[in-house]
Amino acid sequence: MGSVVQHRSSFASESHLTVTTHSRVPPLPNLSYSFISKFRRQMDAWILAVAGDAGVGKTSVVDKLVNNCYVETYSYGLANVDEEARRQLVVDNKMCFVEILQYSLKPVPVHGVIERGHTPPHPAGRADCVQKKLVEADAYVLTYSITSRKSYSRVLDVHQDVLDQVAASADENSKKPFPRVLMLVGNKCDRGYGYEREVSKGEGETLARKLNCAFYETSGTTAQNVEKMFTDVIRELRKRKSDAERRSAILGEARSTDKRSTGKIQRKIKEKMQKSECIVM
Ligand SMILES: Nc1nc2c(ncn2[C@@H]2O[C@H](COP(=O)(O)OP(=O)(O)OP(=O)(O)O)[C@@H](O)[C@H]2O)c(=O)[nH]1
Repeated sequence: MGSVVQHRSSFASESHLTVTTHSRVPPLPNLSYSFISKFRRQMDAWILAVAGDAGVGKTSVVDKLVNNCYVETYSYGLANVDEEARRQLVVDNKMCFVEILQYSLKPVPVHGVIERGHTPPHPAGRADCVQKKLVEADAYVLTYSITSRKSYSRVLDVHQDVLDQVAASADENSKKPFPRVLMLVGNKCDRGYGYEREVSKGEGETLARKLNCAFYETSGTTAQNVEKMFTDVIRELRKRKSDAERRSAILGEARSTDKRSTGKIQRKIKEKMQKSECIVM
């Protein structure tokens, strides 16, 4: 085995996220999506979907996470890694697999023209793949830009769109043993100090309360709060998973105790029956 090199996060205030690289150790095999999908409930592997209006900075936010703390980059060979990234991260000294996909609402054409700079719609086959993963995602990072009121006003539409897709999916993997994690993100906060800010921090907090989720203002340019936000998502997912496991263990125990007591009761009933039979004889 080669030596293990540990890199602390470049952000002093966000030092809880450590990345480990193994020099001279061949990269892990490129686990197929179906493998991850099948076993991720047993593994510490998560699918995160960064969703929001076009141009809010989804790619930049994901890139910041990836460039500051990635070990290996895998691509499915289906798409551009900008849109899908799979990473190994160490959060709280524990390794996890994270797959991040991006999802935007279809841009609304204005006078029949789609605004420049928007990602073109996915080709048909790709769209199905993105949709399949979207409904399987464990967490949704709903993103708007603090410099665009329009993107803020579309957050609820994005959320509803995701919920509709999940509800419409008959896929087994879309059924979760615990609730999905939701995170609200107001991106481009590096531009929040002057006239460019169109959405106040208070409005973000209000929306987060409405959605009952945590809220961060991030910057895909300076990386402010990016690691912190993703780390919080992973921590919350782990917490929900362990809570659900504990709950099902308690439930299983309660069921078996019940069975035992039912057995006891049944034995007692049998004994009583036999005794009474004797009396009758
Ligand atoms: N100042 C600033 N600019 C940003 C930030 N994040 C993204 N941008 C810029 O905003 C533009 C759109 O960013 P992208 O990351 O491509 O946004 P996206 O949401 O992935 O866009 P689509 O792929 O079209 O949905 C680019 O010009 C980025 O450089 C940020 O935090 N601060």
